[in-house]
Amino acid sequence: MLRTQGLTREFGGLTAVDSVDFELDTELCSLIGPNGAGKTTFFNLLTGTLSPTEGTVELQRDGRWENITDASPHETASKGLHRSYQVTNVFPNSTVLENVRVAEQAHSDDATTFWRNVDHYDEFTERAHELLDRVGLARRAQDIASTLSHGAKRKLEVAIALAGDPAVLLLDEPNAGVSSESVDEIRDLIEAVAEDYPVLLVEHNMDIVMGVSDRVVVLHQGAVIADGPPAEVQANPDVQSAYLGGYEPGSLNDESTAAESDPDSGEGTA
Ligand SMILES: Nc1ncnc2c1ncn2[C@@H]1O[C@H](COP(=O)(O)OP(=O)(O)OP(=O)(O)O)[C@@H](O)[C@H]1O
Repeated sequence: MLRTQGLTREFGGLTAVDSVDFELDTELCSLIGPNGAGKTTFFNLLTGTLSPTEGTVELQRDGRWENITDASPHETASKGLHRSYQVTNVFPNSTVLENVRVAEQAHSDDATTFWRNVDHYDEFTERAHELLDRVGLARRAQDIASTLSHGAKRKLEVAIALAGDPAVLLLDEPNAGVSSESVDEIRDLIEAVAEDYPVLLVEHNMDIVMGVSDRVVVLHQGAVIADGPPAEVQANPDVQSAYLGGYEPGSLNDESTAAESDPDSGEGTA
């Protein structure tokens, strides 16, 4: 689905991502590592936000591999690599429904033909409702996006990413800023979208990572130090000393999940 070979990014004398060979299959794979390990830089290299110093990024769609190393973020998205959160544009003054409908329309092959879009308006609207239902926001469809809680905004960002019919979904800290009460909803959402799309997840909440992932890849100082099923990675002594020292399932102490008040969005995920 997605693969990198020798992917490297240097900033001056610092190698932020160091010769990473990685391949994502039809699975939910989490990328973890301590602060500064290179996770965000790796995502930025995948999406074209940053250019690599060396190495390649390839995306598979309809059985065909395409080299997207030098593609812009817009190009990588149009080729099917969608990232929630950091590059998603939520229009704050539009309704929740309108945000998803516009994303549908932008993705449509007919996007350049205004009148045909008018013909398809009902179709886009219907599909937008389906996606909102899927992420647990059906009842918020007519609300203005800026009024959503952090947790509900994360859901909207995922719905917008799904509107692009992704080949691969990159989920970038979907729990950032989300209150502890909404963490289970976001976890359910991650699991729900992973049923239909290959997902690469960056997430600091280890209960979520260890609970939902098929596979966990650990970055340390830009390099992959472990790659395998959650239980195996969790037991890896190198990972314990580099990152997971002291982590026990259920002993959640991630600051991002308790950072802000996040009134319940009122719905679970589909
Ligand atoms: N634009 C930049 N210029 C110089 N150094 C950078 C730049 N972006 C990242 N770095 C450095 O590259 C390294 C990797 O950073 P990166 O943000 O990718 O790590 P991370 O694993 O995402 O960390 P966190 O979990 O804190 O988000 C860090 O040492 C960081 O200071």
